[in-house]
Amino acid sequence: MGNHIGIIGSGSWATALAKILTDNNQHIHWWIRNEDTIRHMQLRHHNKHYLTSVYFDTRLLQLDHRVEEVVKASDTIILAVPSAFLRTVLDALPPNALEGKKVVSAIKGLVTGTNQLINDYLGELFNLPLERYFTITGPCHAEEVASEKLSYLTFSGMDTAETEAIATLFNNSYLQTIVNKDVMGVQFASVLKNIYAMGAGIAHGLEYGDNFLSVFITNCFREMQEFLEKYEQNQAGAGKEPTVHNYNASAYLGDLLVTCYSLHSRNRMFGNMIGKGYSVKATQLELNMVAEGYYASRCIHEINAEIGAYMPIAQKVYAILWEQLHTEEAFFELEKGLV
Ligand SMILES: NC(=O)c1ccc[n+]([C@@H]2O[C@H](COP(=O)([O-])OP(=O)(O)OC[C@H]3O[C@@H](n4cnc5c(N)ncnc54)[C@H](O)[C@@H]3O)[C@@H](O)[C@H]2O)c1
Ligand SMILES: O=P(O)(O)OC[C@H](O)CO
Repeated sequence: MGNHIGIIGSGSWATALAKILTDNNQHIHWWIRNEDTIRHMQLRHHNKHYLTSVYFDTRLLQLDHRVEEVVKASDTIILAVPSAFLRTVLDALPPNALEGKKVVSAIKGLVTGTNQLINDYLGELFNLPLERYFTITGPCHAEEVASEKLSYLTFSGMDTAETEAIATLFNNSYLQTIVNKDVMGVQFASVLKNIYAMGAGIAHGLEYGDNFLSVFITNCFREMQEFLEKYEQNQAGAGKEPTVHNYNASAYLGDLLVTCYSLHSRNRMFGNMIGKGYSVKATQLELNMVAEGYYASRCIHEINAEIGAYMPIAQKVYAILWEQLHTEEAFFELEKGLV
């Protein structure tokens, strides 16, 4: 029996994942919000808004603007919308919509409003068991997938054989896959690195140099670990077993580095504009793409109010973005505490 794969979303990442899968000759059901984008794709064979250089064999695509139809037709559903839109998109589905299906989250964010991990939200709303939930993380910019530059993605899931079966669908000459069981840890690593890339962008906008940036990122890496350890201590208190995290793996350190350094990074671009003195509103309008770190900084700020990890950098990024803290003063204070 063939795979019935559905992709939810039509931004850069959804388009990159659709390219990988169709390059591997997989048929996909693809939810695209805008009917005009669907018509364009059918006629001109590419997404007119994102990764426009990527052309598709449209015989492999089943396009639909009705999310419930795409979910119904698929047994493996890949979520690739920005976290801020996830609830609006999935709220249209009945509570049994994911019964018997596997869900793969490619989202690097938490559910806004509730600060939940995507699996916790899907468990609560659709009764999706953790065994049927998987994640795609790791350092990977959609733009480099578009130009077929060698990239590595990490697939995480509780069952190694099932996770490997999903990862295999993506393996090809320009895409290598890594598999682990660290579902919770890699999700938080993806969320946190977006906040730190915002910070790296702000530093760049404020004209700090490479020397400062390397120290800054080293401290971000330490904060990431401190957060996860505190989070797990909190969970252990609630009866959950702590997991071992391989912090030196590419889903942790690699993604932190690429997002802080790459000129493709939307989070870094966003931060850079803030550092140069643009307001959050002006930056959002100018960028016209989603920088997850903006929402993540608030989610993590709220979670950390409960768990109390020492994370001055994430705290300052939050205060700059959400409480109008003066960027230069915030970074001047940060300078003194870096190790
Ligand atoms: N772009 C990358 O290189 C990359 C890589 C790995 C992971 N991710 C993650 O993938 C997720 C999606 O990001 P992206 O890069 O595709 O975003 P994007 O900025 O490229 O696209 C934004 C998407 O949001 C959709 N959208 C806009 N308003 C909407 C609304 N009101 N309701 C529903 N959808 C709406 C747009 O149609 C578009 O599909 C994020 O969590 C991101 O962190 C992105
Ligand atoms: O462009 P960004 O900043 O959203 O980052 C994209 C990917 O997460 C990099 O791994």
